[in-house]
Amino acid sequence: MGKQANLYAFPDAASLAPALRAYVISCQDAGLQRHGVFKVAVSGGSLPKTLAQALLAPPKGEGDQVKWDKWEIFFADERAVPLDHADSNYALLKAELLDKLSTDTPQPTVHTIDPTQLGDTQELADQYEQVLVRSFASRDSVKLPIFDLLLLGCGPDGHTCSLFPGHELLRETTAWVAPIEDSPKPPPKRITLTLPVVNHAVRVAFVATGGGKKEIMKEIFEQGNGLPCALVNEGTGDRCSWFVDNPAVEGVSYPKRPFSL
Ligand SMILES: O=C1O[C@H](COP(=O)(O)O)[C@@H](O)[C@H](O)[C@H]1O
Repeated sequence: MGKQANLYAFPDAASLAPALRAYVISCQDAGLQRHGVFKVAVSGGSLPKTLAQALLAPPKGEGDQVKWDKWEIFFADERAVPLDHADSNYALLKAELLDKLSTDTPQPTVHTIDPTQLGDTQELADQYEQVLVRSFASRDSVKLPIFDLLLLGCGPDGHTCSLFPGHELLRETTAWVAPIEDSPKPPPKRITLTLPVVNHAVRVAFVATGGGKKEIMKEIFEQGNGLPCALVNEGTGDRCSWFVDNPAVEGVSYPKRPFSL
């Protein structure tokens, strides 16, 4: 059997946060070494809060620095709503994290969707794909963008990004960014990175917390069942790491590793 996803379990979100921070910083430093910037895509949902807990903590030394000005932040998925709407993943990240960076911190570059294109979800996706094309242009010969890190959530149905169980979007092979107009979780109109782009990232980290996730975690890690999160596990192997709390993996039969870089 090939290498498998790493599952790191912690008593609670507070003890998960320092490990997530160390992991993100190691991905950041590897990205900076490779090409001088850190290209990361983030999700909405419960992720930004935990991410903020991890990244806004005071640094513990020279090797523990978040180099915000070197970050290019993209969205793993986004809802087709204005950027200040309560459903916007950008608005959530801004409220939880970006607005809390001190004003003397050099700011990251944040790539939002184009809010003038909300009426046409295909156009919204195409324009966001062009944002990626421009950003990854120096690696023009590649057929897919290679993110340094994707920070993903896992919905209670096993969805990740806006890739939902059984949806035809899971069969997308050419687009980098795709529209979805029938998301089973509201709001229905969204855009999402496609599965080939997700699976092509250098590293993928999932964050899942709370007992509400334990049934789906059992299914993802024990059966797979073609669930989107399981497809990412299968597509990325040990490039994929899960940061979870104990309630989220109670009763899950899968080896949990002590966290180390
Ligand atoms: O709709 C979405 O849900 C997923 C999972 O959210 P969570 O609250 O269960 O963590 C999220 O990752 C995605 O970005 C979002 O659009």
